[in-house]
Amino acid sequence: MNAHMQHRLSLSLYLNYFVHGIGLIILAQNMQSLGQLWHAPLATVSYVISGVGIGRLIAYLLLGILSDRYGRKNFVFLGMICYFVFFLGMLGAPNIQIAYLLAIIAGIANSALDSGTYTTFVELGGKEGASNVLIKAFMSLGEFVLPLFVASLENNSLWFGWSFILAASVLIINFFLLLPIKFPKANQSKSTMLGTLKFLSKPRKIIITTALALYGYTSMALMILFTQWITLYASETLHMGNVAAHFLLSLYSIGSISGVLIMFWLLRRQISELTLLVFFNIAALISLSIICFIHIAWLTQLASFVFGLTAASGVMQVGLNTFLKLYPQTKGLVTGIFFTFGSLASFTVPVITGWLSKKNIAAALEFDLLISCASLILVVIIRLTLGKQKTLAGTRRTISYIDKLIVRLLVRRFKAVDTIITFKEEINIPVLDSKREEKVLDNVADQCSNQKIIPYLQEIYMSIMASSRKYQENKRHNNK
Ligand SMILES: O=C(O)C(=O)C[C@]1(C(=O)O)C=C[C@@H](O)C=C1
Repeated sequence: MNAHMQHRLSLSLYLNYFVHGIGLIILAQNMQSLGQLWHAPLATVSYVISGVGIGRLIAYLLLGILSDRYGRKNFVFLGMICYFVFFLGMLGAPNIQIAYLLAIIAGIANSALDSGTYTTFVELGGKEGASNVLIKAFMSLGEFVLPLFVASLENNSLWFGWSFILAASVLIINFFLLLPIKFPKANQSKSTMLGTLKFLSKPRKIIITTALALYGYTSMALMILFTQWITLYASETLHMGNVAAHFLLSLYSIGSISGVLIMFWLLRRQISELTLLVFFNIAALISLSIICFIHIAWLTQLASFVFGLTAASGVMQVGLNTFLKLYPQTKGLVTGIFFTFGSLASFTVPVITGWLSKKNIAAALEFDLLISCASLILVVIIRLTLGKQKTLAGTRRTISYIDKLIVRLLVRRFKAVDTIITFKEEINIPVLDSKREEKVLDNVADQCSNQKIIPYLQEIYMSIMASSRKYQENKRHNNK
């Protein structure tokens, strides 16, 4: 696949996630208009929204497995078609039952897109980790643009349905853009962690796999809980005004988009994914603690921004990347498992926190602290169990660093040889000293802890000493 096609493919895949970002909140953003359309109260519209979660839950695993078998492209298209049906169908849904079915289809759309896209980015190779994180940026962009669009429709007394038509139109255009493009071969194992799994014992494998799946839950729960409760928490517990309370969520969103860009930048610099996960999760925990325990308005604002920057920076996608690299042969299945846990979070968090909020709203938000701690513990476990990730580029960085040290030492060695040559000139003895060279080679053998590489090291030393002799001869010659 040439670079131009690869770019086109990436762009179309991202465009889908812009639409998906819109899909995520379009029902919530139009609850009143939809209620009127279906002659139903708000509570019923809210119940329809839960259908999206059901759709995800039933579809993720199945579609993931199928995408390993039948190719990623089919599932990207399935996702686009399902979303298209959802957007247009919602405007014509005659009753709540059909609307609920359409919501389930939106959930299926989400699962199909994910099982076709995250896998494809890994299979495209290159800086795949960074690409998957950028998906989050396009989602956030959709979530950012839609409320503005809905508000401007409202302000101009235009039909609310235009936002649904907008999303459907982007899908049609993207459908034709994507149609001629070939996808990379599924489940090729390029850019995996070289043999990491082979070196892992069975218990370690089980620990990492469990921790990664659970991280699918906690990383999702961390974000959902915050976005659900922060506004109410700010107005009821912190006694902020209405605008200030809503503003916290905007700060979180701006933080999120900035965070994704920072994460993208760091990943392209080949910084270890797991190290980043640990640091981002520490920062998320600190900022959440500030929001929960230090009630100073500007600090709460700053902390909301930082929380978005860290908890919603694509850490979930980074977790999935690690998971995918561990199981390169079944990427679709892995994506399905990871996001099934994510869907469980979007299901259970509203229930648990709804119950907690009966006591007080602060208790609901404090539950996020617990989730944040769990997330941090999980990424630390993954980091420690997996050790340092081995990648081709990373290993080459290590070699470059070692070479830097070796060159420094060789410079010192040649300086010592400089001194030797002055002695040899004074007492007039030849450059070659075979006895000494034998001794040097013996020393090398004594100091080398790995028997197998002794002959290779001795060969290197013979070459070093040959150069050393040449250097001395030249120097002698020049001094004459
Ligand atoms: O020890 C010496 O006499 C040196 O000149 C240094 C050195 C070396 O590079 O180690 C180089 C040439 C000799 O044949 C033996 C050793």
